[in-house]
Amino acid sequence: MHNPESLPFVYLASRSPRRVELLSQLGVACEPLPADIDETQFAGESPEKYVTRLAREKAQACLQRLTIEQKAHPVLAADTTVVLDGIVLGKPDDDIDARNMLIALSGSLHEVHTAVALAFNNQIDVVLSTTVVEMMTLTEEQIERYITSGEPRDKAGSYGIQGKAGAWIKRIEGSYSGVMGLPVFETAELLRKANLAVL
Ligand SMILES: Cc1cn([C@H]2C[C@H](O)[C@@H](COP(=O)(O)OP(=O)(O)OP(=O)(O)O)O2)c(=O)[nH]c1=O
Repeated sequence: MHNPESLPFVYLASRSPRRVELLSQLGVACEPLPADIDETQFAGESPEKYVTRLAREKAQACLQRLTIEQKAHPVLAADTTVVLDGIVLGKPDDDIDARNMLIALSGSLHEVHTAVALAFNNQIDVVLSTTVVEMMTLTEEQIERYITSGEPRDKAGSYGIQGKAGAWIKRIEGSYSGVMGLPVFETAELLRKANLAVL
C-alpha cells in the first residue's frame, strides 16, 4: 500500500518500463496499471490530435478500473508516436514492418510526439511534447543487425534513442525524455499544476 507521507504517487496507465524509470527520475513513485485501448487513428486525424487523444483515453480507461479510494491518487498516461512526412509510425507489427520503418527513417528528419495526460480531481489535463530528430543514413547491415537485437519491437518508429539506435541520432531539437516516452519537463509541469510535489 502507498504511504501518503512518502514520495508523490501516481497510477501509471502504461506498461512501458521507460516511463516508470523517467517518473522515478522526477521522484514520483507509481503503480503500473496498463490500459488497453483501440489505437486506430481516425481518418483525417492529425498526428498531434491522435497522440493527445490516445493519452487521454489511456488515462480514462485506467481511471475506470480504480476504486473510489484509489481515485484519491492521480492517474498518469502517455502516448508516443513517430511522424515522417505526416505519416504516423507506431510500434512495428513484426520484423518486416520494423525494417520498412527503419528504411523510411534512415537519413530523415522526423518528429516524435509524446502526449502526457494527468487525471486528478475530476479533471484531465494533457500536454504535448514534440521533438525533431535527425537520423543518419543507415546501411542495410546496420538495419539487419538492429532488428536481430530485438530493440525495435516495442518502440514507436521501431527504434529507441536510449539504446543502440542512439548512435544513429545526429541531433534532436526538443526533449530527449519525450522521445523516450515521457517528457520530464512537461510531466513535472502537469504534476506541479496539480500540487503534487516535484522540484
Ligand atoms: C522513438 C522512441 C520510442 N520509444 C518507445 C516509447 C513508448 O514506450 C513506445 C511507444 O508506444 P506507446 O503506445 O506510446 O507506449 P507503450 O505501448 O510502450 O506503453 P503503453 O501504451 O502501455 O503506455 O515507444 C522509445 O522507448 N524510444 C524511442 O526513441
